[in-house]
Amino acid sequence: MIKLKNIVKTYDTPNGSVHALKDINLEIKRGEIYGIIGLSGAGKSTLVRCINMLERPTSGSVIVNGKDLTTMTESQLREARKDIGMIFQHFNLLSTSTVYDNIAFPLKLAGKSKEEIKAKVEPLLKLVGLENKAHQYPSQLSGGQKQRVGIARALANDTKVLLCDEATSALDPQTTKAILELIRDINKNLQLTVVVITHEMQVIKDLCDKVAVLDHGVIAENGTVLEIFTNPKEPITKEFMSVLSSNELPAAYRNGKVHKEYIKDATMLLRLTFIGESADNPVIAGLIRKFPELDISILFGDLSQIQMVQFGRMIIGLDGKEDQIKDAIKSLMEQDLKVEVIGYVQRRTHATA
Ligand SMILES: Nc1ncnc2c1ncn2[C@@H]1O[C@H](COP(=O)(O)OP(=O)(O)OP(=O)(O)O)[C@@H](O)[C@H]1O
Repeated sequence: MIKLKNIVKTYDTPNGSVHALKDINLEIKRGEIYGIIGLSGAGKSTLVRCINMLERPTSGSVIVNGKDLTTMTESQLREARKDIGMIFQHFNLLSTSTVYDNIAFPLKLAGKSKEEIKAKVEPLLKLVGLENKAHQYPSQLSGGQKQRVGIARALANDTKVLLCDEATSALDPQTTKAILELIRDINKNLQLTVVVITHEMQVIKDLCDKVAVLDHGVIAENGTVLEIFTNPKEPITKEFMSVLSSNELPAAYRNGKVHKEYIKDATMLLRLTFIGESADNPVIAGLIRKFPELDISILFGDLSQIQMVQFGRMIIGLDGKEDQIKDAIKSLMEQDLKVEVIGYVQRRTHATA
């Protein structure tokens, strides 16, 4: 559905050239929800704006629905852009127009009649759950309702691709969840291809099928969300993952120096990742039975689903003799789960607030 081939975008500024995108290659299939995650300045907005040619790439081609947008004239581009809707962090609604007129706006631009507009806008209002708000103005709506208007407007031209540029970054967690659910439903029901730009791994986890990690204008790694979450390879990806799990450890273990080598009276921390059926295995019970002299404590546990596959994460602490700890790790590694040694941490008995 979307093919980005060798996309380069360089901005020439008075202070020199900024290489925002350096040879990006990406393929997004029809009906996929594809996340692009990166830190501030990584090039996310530039990349998403290249997909609808709000930014013209310096070189490379952008192919959407089989058509190369980079070779089009302005009028061909205006036509092709009808297939591509976009929603924004700050909604970008017309403040002096009602909800109805905001959604009708792209249809008016396309020269549709009043009747045609009504036939489109009314079902869209229903789709986003705003039937009762048609005659209100954006200032009378909550953030989540404003984004619903943004979504309905983006879909008005029978859009095939929806671009979401930090679409939930201005919303509270509960509203974010509802908007992500709405996008998922629309994706399923309308077979819409969705590109999601975000700096939050949680959004990727809750919404996307695939993800590309953008770092300084290049794709550091990409794959299915399950692959990337269960086996992140690049340091930047691991950094994003650690933000998700930064509060995993109890306070007494946080901020302590992590030693790679055994130290006496310290706790060995292990991160265990269970995927699929292995999430149901009584791994810890087995470990306690096998190593009764070890002190085994569960410091963090979380079970969720990614793309309908069970995904469990756990941090355990092992206290005991070095050779027994090593045997326990070996025994865990022989099982159907991923074992990551965090290191030895001295528990802070007098944790400060
Ligand atoms: N119009 C522009 N002129 C000059 N430089 C630009 C322009 N737009 C973006 N840049 C630069 O290109 C790089 C990528 O910016 P971009 O906005 O795409 O990143 P981003 O990942 O979306 O960041 P953020 O999350 O902060 O918006 C940055 O160094 C930015 O300063």
